[in-house]
Amino acid sequence: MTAALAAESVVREFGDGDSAVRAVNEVTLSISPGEFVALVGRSGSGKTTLLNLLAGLDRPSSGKVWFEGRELSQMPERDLVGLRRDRIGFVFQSFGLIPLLSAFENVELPLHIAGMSWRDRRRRANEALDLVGLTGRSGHRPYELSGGEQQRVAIARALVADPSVLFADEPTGELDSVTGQTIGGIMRDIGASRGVTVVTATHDLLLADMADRRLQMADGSIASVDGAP
Ligand SMILES: Nc1ncnc2c1ncn2[C@@H]1O[C@H](COP(=O)(O)OP(=O)(O)OP(=O)(O)O)[C@@H](O)[C@H]1O
Repeated sequence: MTAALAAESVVREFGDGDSAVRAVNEVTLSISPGEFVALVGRSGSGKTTLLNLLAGLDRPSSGKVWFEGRELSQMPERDLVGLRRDRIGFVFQSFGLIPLLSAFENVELPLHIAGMSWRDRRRRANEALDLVGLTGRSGHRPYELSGGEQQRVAIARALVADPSVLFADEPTGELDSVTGQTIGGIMRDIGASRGVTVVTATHDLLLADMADRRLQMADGSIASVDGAP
């Protein structure tokens, strides 16, 4: 079976000379389709940098990254943009919703940009909002929603184009622990029911505990792995 994501001897350095920082250091990994993986580790250990490399948002200094069997490091930027639009969903700590748009409008925006018809947009946005349990809140703007509800809108937006991989960078970082667990549960359940691979970088041990596998990072490397592949 082709891995959803794979990396071989991936290195990412920032700067050069004396000020060079090796944020990711010789990482090799393989993540199966539908797996839920958490990158954990201290601040500065390289979680976000690795997440960005796996998502094709950044390119390695050396080494290779594969997304569903396609090698990303040599892929032209135009193809990477298409891949990110069609195959990948992103969720961030700060939700990233557009304040003037309702929850529904935030969720259907990526489909609008992709040129989908209004009928299909409406159906898919409503389905995505149902999936995260926000059916009754679709007309609300972000400031009328709690932090947890805003993150649910962000998850619905990330899933509306039916991606195969969801990347979440500190998705519970601005939430209390109970709300964080609800969000973690939604990510896990949606991943399992729709076969979406989920990769999250997190300091939240409760969220990490929900993952199938935890990759513990230290100084840019994977120091240990906990959980079955
Ligand atoms: N664009 C950049 N330019 C220079 N150094 C960078 C850049 N991005 C990250 N770094 C450095 O790379 C290292 C790893 O950073 P990264 O953000 O990946 O860690 P992290 O584990 O996600 O940290 P946190 O948990 O605080 O978000 C850090 O030393 C950081 O300062």
